[in-house]
Amino acid sequence: MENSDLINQIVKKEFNLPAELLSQDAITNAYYNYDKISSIAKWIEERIHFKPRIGIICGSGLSDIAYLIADKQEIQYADIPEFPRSTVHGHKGVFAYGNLNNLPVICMQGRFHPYEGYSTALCTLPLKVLKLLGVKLVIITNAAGGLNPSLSVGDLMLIKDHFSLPLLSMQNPLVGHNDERFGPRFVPVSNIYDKKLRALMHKCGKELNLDLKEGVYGTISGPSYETVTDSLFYLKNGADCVGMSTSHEATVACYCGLKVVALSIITDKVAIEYDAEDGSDHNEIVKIAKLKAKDAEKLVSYFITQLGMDSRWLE
Ligand SMILES: O=P(O)(O)O[C@@H]1C[C@H](O)[C@@H](CO)O1
Ligand code: HPA
Repeated sequence: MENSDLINQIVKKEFNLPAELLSQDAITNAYYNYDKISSIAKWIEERIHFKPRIGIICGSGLSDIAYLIADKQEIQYADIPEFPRSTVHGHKGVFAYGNLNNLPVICMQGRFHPYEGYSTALCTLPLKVLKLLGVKLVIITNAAGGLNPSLSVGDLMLIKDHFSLPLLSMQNPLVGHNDERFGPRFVPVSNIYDKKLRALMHKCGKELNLDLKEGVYGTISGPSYETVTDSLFYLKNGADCVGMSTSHEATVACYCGLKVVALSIITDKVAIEYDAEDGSDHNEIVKIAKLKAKDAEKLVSYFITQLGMDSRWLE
């Protein structure tokens, strides 16, 4: 059977309508239903023989976080049946797993972005897989452009909330079929970036003598960067930085009952004046993220040690 026939058959069963009438997220969520995602998780489980408790998503240029894993092993996304592929420079397309400071960790060296052509539901498929593998908490990282003039290139910013026009305007990964085994139809997201975990992260930052900032992550769909007017709009509405990922991932993690903590590395200053030079360049962003990643790695490593000191964090 042709793939398009199969998709039409699945969608027809669920909605009794042709796929052409539905949004991409609805089609993705009908196709990647609980059973399909369970079989992906089972495929991985059978190969890794390992039960991770912490998931880490590495942002652009931040994949070296995985080298913190002492006995690191890998599984390529490309080998996993029906799993998407990473297509962006700075995103390897590998699950790295093993123990990090004695806690079982699985690290995504590579994420999926809506601008690659994936629906937000497909971009967040890995979060559902992580949930089924046994993960309780995810640490999400990203490279972001600084909007707030108080942020400098190289700063680390703990995310306290997000403001996402794509999520507010139907690029929401939870659109369409809902399976209560993952989470509820309507999801409260006002404490998505867990307050207690943020306090723990700040404590870690202090003890490591790091100047950890805190702020709001603004999301655009990309791949074009923001215009000056876009940036001013986000800044005036409370965003401190801007990026192209994280908010849909955090939404699905929260929906699945995973605890979320998220960090941005500020890799460039976004133009907020009409005659300013536009410095946004992806190769430069990856270069800066790699150069400045050491502090993020130190912080994540110490944070995981702290999580290990109280079993309630990973319940
Ligand atoms: O995957 P992240 O969010 O770290 O990557 C950022 C946002 C875009 O994907 C890209 C823009 O340069 O870097
Ligand atoms: O300036 C930016 N804009 C959007 N996404 C980004 N990711 C890193 N820097 C940026």
